[in-house]
Amino acid sequence: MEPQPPPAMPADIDLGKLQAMRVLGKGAMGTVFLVSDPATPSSLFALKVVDKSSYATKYDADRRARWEIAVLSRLHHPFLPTLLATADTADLLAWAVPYCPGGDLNVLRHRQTDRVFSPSVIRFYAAEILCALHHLHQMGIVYRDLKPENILIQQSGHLCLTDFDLSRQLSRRTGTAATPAPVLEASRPRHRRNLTRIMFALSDAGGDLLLQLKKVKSARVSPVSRRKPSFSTVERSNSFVGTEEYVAPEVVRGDGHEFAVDWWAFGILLYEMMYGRTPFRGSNRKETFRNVLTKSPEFLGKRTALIDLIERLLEKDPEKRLGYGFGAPEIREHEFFRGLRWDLLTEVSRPPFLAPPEGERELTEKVTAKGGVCVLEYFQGKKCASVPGSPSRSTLRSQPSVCGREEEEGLTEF
Ligand SMILES: Nc1ncnc2c1ncn2[C@@H]1O[C@H](COP(=O)(O)OP(=O)(O)OP(=O)(O)O)[C@@H](O)[C@H]1O
Repeated sequence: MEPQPPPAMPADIDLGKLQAMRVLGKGAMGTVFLVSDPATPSSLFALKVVDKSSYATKYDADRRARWEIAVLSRLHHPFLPTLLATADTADLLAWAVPYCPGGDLNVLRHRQTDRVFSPSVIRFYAAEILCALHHLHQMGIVYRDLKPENILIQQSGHLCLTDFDLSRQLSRRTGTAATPAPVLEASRPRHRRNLTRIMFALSDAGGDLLLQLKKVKSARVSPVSRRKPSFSTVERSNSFVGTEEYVAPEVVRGDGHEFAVDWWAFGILLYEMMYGRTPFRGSNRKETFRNVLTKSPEFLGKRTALIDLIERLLEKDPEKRLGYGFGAPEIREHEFFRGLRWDLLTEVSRPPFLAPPEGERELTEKVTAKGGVCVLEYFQGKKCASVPGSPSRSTLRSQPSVCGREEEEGLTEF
């Protein structure tokens, strides 16, 4: 599939007048805001803001943020974000990417019956993720942080990977990880603007964004708790090598970070979408890592093409893992994807789930008794979510009849 050109920021947008509408999410590194341009209210963007002063020491946020910007600036693909603008002040580093209103795949899965996706939905999402990873690998970038929380749903219902601060540029020849000095200023697309004015404009105009940033910080939303939807008891720990349940055996062993670590994580993701849990989770990091190294994944039910694919991706020896030799094209050939029209993937106009239009959602942010930020989300007048600090845990309009419709429309052949 040919990557589509990036969506250009509207020519008449005045970045100096962007308004922060609400907090979309909070990670280890920064806070992501939903921002709009009052001149064109329909254009909404996600603005990730990293406060250099608070996080620099603990997370080396400045370096990681610059790396993420450098990676984003090179991405041009329908299932990957496009860098729209950057800002770099003494205290803050910020960048804008297109807004994904559908929340993430983890939240969406928890909203399904039995918290699992059907094989046809898994096939659709797996195909899009495979395309995104293929594009990254072709650029020599290993993603290293594949997990449902980093897979966002665009307005169109198609997917978009996010969070590239753990990604690395690989030398194709040796496969060894190398982190070249990130280039923040180089090769900016024509439409990219400098957001420095926003920061100053906002602080001049009462510090709307800065005020929100302060409020979020004081809420002490931890990177782990933000991962936890209010309706789930599942928590994941992030470490320097990625999220523990998704870490490949060769990374646990300290053997290296080849492209195959993404194919391992792809296998874990498919397993989680199918069974509603990851295969190697233990009661602590040590046990999880031991399971990753020694345990075989358990497969319930009858043998299917999906199970075969997962098993071949969860091969502990990276050199025997599906995708090791020839990358995504090798995985695309697997029986699970047989009949899939890869060239028409972006043309699917009714993907499995669609986000409700922005206007139909109401979000109210309130400060809790303990001083945290809680977001109440209403959909068509009914309260549907109450999430600590992260309104991105949004309700999705699910279209459970997708399999029927797919067959009706011949989309299983897309
Ligand atoms: N384009 C977007 N549209 C909507 N929500 C977004 C977007 N980008 C990020 N978010 C939300 O913000 C959250 C934090 O973003 P992100 O994962 O990039 O931050 P981070 O600080 O790098 O996190 P981590 O702790 O994993 O490193 C995401 O989980 C998601 O909920």
